Amino acid sequence: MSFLAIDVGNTRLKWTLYERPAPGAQALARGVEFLEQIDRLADTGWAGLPEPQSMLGCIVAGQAIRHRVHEQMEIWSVEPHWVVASSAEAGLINGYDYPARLGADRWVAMIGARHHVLAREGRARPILLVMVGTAVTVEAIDAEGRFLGGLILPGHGIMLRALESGTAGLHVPTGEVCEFPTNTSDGLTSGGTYAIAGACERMAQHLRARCGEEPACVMTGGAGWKMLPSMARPYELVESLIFDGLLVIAQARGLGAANGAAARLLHF
Ligand SMILES: Nc1ncnc2c1ncn2[C@@H]1O[C@H](COP(=O)(O)OP(=O)(O)O)[C@@H](O)[C@H]1O
Ligand SMILES: CC(C)(COP(=O)(O)O)[C@@H](O)C(=O)NCCC(=O)O
Ligand SMILES: [K+]
Repeated sequence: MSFLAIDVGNTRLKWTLYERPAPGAQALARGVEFLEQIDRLADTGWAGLPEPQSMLGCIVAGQAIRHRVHEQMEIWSVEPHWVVASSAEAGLINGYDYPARLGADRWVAMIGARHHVLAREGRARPILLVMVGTAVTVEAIDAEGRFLGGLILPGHGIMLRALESGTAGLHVPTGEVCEFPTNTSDGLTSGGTYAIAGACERMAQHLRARCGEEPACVMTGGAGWKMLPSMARPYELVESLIFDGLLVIAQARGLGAANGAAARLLHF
């Protein structure tokens, strides 16, 4: 009952093939492709893979990219299914004004984070979830699993490109993060990093005040490893969080059970 999980952001497509659609499932294969390269997946990363019995993904990169992913999946008969943020799923309650407008990656990552913290701590806690990708999102979840709201801010790359395009003197290589930058490169890299860390700290303060206890701080996303050392408080980096969320949702929706029943039916 192999299960293909796909996370398509605005920079990269990440995929993992699991032996079954449930938390704790063993990963059989995985890969990352920049969006510019996804039209080769059927001939490269996905060539020779065992046919997935089910698939679930989240995508925020628009309809054209979704269509191109579907084209690459034509080597299999498996139906693509994409998560859309709803008013509630897998223990999370969506506080967005219009729930379906919340980015599916944000929704899935929050579901992953809630299950991760419950498993780690044995009890529910408020969660501050930071996802560092093309954009950066900073989500506040209370101890009852209510998504209270979240910040959206530019990722490093967008911040630097915005400064380069808007000025004459900021076309320099990236530098180091330091407390007192003394050159343009270090100033840019430190400014972008502390802009993100500062926004996260403000949301941590909001959440602490709202819930009356320290939040569990979790980080994910391709640039998470870059941000971790500069944060104002300790975060746990969980790079697989979106995949953990997809596994939780797949199990909750009974993806494996349906296949199991179908498989048993076919044998008798
Ligand atoms: N090997 C890498 N190549 C490119 N970007 C990387 C790499 N490792 C980390 N990054 C950072 O991660 C970001 C992409 O992370 P990712 O979570 O895949 O973004 P998204 O989900 O928005 O596509 C890039 O903007 C970059 O800052
Ligand atoms: C905020 C995002 C762009 C983050 O995408 P990413 O950085 O992972 O590519 C994405 O979650 C999105 O398109 N959200 C829809 C708008 C919203 O969440 O309010
Ligand atoms: K992402």
